[in-house]
Amino acid sequence: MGKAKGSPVDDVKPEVEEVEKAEEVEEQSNGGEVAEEEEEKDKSFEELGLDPRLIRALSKKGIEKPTPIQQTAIPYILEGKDVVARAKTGSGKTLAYLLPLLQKLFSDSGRKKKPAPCAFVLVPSRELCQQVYTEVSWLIELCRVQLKAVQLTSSMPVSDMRNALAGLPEILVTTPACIPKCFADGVLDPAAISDSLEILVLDEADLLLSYGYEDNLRSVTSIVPRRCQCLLMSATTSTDVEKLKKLILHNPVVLTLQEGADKEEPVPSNVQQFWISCSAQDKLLNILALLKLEVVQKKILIFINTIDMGFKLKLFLEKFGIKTAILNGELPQNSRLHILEQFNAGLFDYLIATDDNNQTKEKEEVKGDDNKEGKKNKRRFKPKLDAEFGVVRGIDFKKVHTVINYDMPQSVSGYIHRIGRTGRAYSSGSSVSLVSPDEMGVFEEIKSFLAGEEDKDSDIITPFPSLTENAVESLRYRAEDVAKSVTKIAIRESRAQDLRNEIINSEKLKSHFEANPRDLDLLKHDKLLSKTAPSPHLRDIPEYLVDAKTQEASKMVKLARAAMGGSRRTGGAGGQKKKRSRKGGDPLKTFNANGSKRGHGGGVGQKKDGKGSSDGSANKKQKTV
Ligand SMILES: Nc1ncnc2c1ncn2[C@@H]1O[C@H](COP(=O)(O)OP(=O)(O)OP(=O)(O)O)[C@@H](O)[C@H]1O
Repeated sequence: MGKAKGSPVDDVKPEVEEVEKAEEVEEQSNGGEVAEEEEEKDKSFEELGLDPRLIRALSKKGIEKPTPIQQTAIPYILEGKDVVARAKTGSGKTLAYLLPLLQKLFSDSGRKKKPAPCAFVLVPSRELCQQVYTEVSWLIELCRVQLKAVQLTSSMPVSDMRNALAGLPEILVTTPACIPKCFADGVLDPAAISDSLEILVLDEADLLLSYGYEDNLRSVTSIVPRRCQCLLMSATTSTDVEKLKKLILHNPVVLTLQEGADKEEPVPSNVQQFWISCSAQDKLLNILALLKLEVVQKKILIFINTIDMGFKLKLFLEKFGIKTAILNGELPQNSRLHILEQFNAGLFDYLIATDDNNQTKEKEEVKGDDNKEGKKNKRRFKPKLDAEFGVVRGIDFKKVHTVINYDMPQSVSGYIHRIGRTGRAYSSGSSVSLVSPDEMGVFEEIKSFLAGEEDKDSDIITPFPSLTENAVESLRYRAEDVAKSVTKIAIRESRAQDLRNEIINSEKLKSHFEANPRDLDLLKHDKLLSKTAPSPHLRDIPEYLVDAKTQEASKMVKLARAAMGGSRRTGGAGGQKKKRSRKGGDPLKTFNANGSKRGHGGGVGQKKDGKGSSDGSANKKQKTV
């Protein structure tokens, strides 16, 4: 969500650098419309023609100014155009379509209800379904209009689906897989949809096909009436987006948000990207050093590629008194939502997440195929991964300061989506990738993609500066000793236990969420966090073991944290010093932080003078839009 009123973001002074405008129509598609170049001036929500009720609602949520993609897309959508909008992660695409969508429905509110929803928002995962539903619900509530939104997912019992649709909602948020299921169960009537449907949104369009929804989407498109306005939102370009564009849209306006003067920057440049070279075996040691010596800023999202690795890491870190929670596609949906909400609410600082389902499934299968132990595990747990699970893509994790790639993602787009979980809204963040020799291939691919064709030598992902080899080595003995104690059996048991607990919880959570959708306090996920006290020699690392440079870096991170009011504060995020001044920094707006060369002795997540800069509070050079 946006900042509260009077947040540091509102105080920052305009910087000399110009905000790059969202570039107007990039290309003409199938005879699509070409927009006129507009003069480069930031527009307010009023100037975009938004209804005052929406503007008031946004203001109550502390959202005062439209982001570039919102400035560009909203007028076209209000005009009734089909739109393809591509803008980087965290740039505010959800409101870019929800605001005009709601405004269009405002004029119908109060009229006779239609037999089927007139707006469909299709997203690739349940997590996103929940997120978009929450967003649209608060807007409706704050605008006090007679509109109703519901969310449906494939796992819902038919009776629940019927109940949800009984109130004749105008807006349906769902996944593509759910719609054919609704047809088959007689919950939705294709003919009624053809009559009612006015707006169809495909959110995270770059992922819809990769999640295997092509057939589902075809069955939806066959009933989409010609008059229906179609919107396609995406963070990256891909052949899938092109395919969808041809499948569903009519002469769309294609908007590409280009923030750099001449090249696209898929990762917000207010995210500092680092890497550490280490062997696969030394990854545990390195992540221990990062977390235990506190040289990276909390909250921290750690990505691993397999569920077992997640549990191994969790058990390993627990022995050092570092408590983590786990999020993966094996957990029941209610538990996942609860963990996400708790993490977003700041109830814990470290979350270990697997990538989206496809990747995890592949890995688990590969592992099971050539590993008897793996096969045994699979039989025992029968892990059923949720086909609609998607942690990485599009989920708006709140105030994540650091993303750690414990395992490297398998593709460039995987990397972009992972890193996009930090540096969202007006915050800044950093990422640290642990790269083993086996992963150098994909790492090089990512680096050259980020650097772009003309700028191959530019160093976008730089060596992590705040951890010396000595500091890492000082922990080696302890790390190796503890790693040995985290056996396959311990991992298997922990995973099975976790799953059992969550299945039991899930039922309680279900009724709880129904009764109190916003209440987070019924069930704490304490069981995810071990109650076994770590032994003191592992919990407390003696100061003499850590060299002066790393100690200094850690001190800086703590100072920055204190300046932000600690991680549990609901206010600012960030606290990073920018690596270099660049146009097109913030995904929501361009800003130019006051950054000199980073890294000498200072920890990641603070200014060189030691004063923390919380997402703009100390960063007086941030540009206001
Ligand atoms: N105009 C605005 N001002 C301040 N905050 C905003 C504004 N618009 C959106 N936000 C906030 O920015 C965050 C990111 O928005 P959103 O999730 O829509 O990004 P996105 O572009 O869809 O990212 P992704 O591609 O990862 O899904 C959200 O917390 C949202 O509430």
